[in-house]
Amino acid sequence: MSVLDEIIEGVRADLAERQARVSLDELKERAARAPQAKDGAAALRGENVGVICEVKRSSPSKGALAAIADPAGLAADYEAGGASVISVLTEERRFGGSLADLEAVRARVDIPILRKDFIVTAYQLWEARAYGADLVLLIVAALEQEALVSLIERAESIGLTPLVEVHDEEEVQRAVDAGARIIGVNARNLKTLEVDRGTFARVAPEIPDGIIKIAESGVRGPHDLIAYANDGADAVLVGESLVTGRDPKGAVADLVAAGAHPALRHGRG
Ligand SMILES: O=C(O)c1ccccc1NCC(=O)[C@H](O)[C@H](O)COP(=O)(O)O
Repeated sequence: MSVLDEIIEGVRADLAERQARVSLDELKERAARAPQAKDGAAALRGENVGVICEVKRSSPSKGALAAIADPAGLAADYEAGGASVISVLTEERRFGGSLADLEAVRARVDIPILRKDFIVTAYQLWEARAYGADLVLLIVAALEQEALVSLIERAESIGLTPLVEVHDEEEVQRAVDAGARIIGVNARNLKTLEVDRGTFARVAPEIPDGIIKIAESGVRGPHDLIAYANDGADAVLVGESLVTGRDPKGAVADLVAAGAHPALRHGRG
């Protein structure tokens, strides 16, 4: 069984418990009371290279990264540093996240929030909206094509912006066929968990113009953002280097300043 299969097995077990506790109707009522969803695509389509900053306690590849007692405080630091979007990992078993983190972050920041999880059912989309997310991650490798199409449509119909994650050229084609408007290329191989920063340069040329391109994983500082931007990234998604550093707000500000460099505007389509 691959790491992704193992993660999804746990996600499905936790999901079944939540579904037994909270009905879909209750979730929908809660979603109706949530603040209106913010435009996730607009936040990532700016002139500058955007920075999506992640609240990430632990990971299958590295184990414990940071305790993050106050996820909302960390998110507020990211926002103050100039982040475009906050990514909140809500998967519990391997990443130490929760919907409570999402709710706390929503109460504190005004910029769009991505629910980063392993979404396999529409119920999780309603959870995302009910707890204040504006964007959701949909991982092509985790979904049959029919499910991918249906989750993209359902997400959009309830006001969520899907960020569709791919790892290779074949998955780009599936994402495009399914109607993705934002595609994230993850440099982390989900079988080996190795990060190969060259993945974006190989895969991104297959993404048609007009689709927002996100480079995910492996950003250690401004030099990696610049390299991804030169290969066509409209934004980068950063977790580990921010949560393990001493000054998350300063680190985000450095990335944002690099992403605002006028020279990068010429390198992006
Ligand atoms: O981070 C992992 O080990 C991991 C393993 C299996 C599936 C997903 C995983 N990470 C999720 C992410 O995509 C990253 O958290 C995100 O791109 C940020 O990456 P990084 O800056 O390298 O922490």
